[in-house]
Amino acid sequence: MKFEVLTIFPEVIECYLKHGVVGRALNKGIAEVKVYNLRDFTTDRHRKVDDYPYGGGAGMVMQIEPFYNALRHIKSDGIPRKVILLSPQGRRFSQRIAKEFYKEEKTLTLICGRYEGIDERIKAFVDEEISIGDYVLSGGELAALVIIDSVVRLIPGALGDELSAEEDSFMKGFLDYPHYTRPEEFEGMRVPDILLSGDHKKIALWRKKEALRNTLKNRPDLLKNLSAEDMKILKELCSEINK
Ligand SMILES: NC(=O)c1ccc(N[C@@H]2CC[C@@H](O)C2)nc1
Repeated sequence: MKFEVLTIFPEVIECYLKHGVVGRALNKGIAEVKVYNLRDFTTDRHRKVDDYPYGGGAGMVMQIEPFYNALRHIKSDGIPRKVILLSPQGRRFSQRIAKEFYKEEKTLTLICGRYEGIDERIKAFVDEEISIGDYVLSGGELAALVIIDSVVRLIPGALGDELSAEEDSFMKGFLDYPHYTRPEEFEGMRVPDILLSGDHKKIALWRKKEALRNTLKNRPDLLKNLSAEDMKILKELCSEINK
């Protein structure tokens, strides 16, 4: 899986790519991220990327040319890619969209704006606009990293052997179950006995039940298309809660 990022702050992207799951995946060569500094695609000696807005108003607008020059340079290899603009106006990103991007196997070219935004004519070169949530950020870089991180985790081998993206409970559409590690007791709070039992079948059942409990409590909207088994556990849970 290949990613390309267009930004005026390449360091912001590069420093995140040095660590953890994404860092290891890049070192293993199962993913590749190329970061392009928009200022390298300017033509004036001040490497200007922004200008005053037509129509007046506060703030600056990013000029189209550096983006256009960068995209023309990148696209000259003729490889199919999906050009994504990060903005609050975009389609809401989700695990489902991460899977969609992964399955499409196209290079994802992520356009990160700053200031008040990018000249509207950028839309002529964008395939899709994506938002990671209903809030305004100072730049598209964090949103680009969210997409990179969530898609890289789906690549086989990215999470190491013992883990898998399928295990991510969000993959199954529920919230996660509680996690514990040593010490067995901390400030009077004990680890649930079931987790010390070594009975893997019972532990799996407990984890599913707790994932359903968390989902029922915090995101009941995710409780749809339940399997018969999950419905049975949910019913047990509800009767316990209503005791
Ligand atoms: N919710 C989001 O995904 C999101 C994306 C980008 C963003 N800010 C940039 C800065 C200027 C403009 O290009 C857009 N804010 C929020």
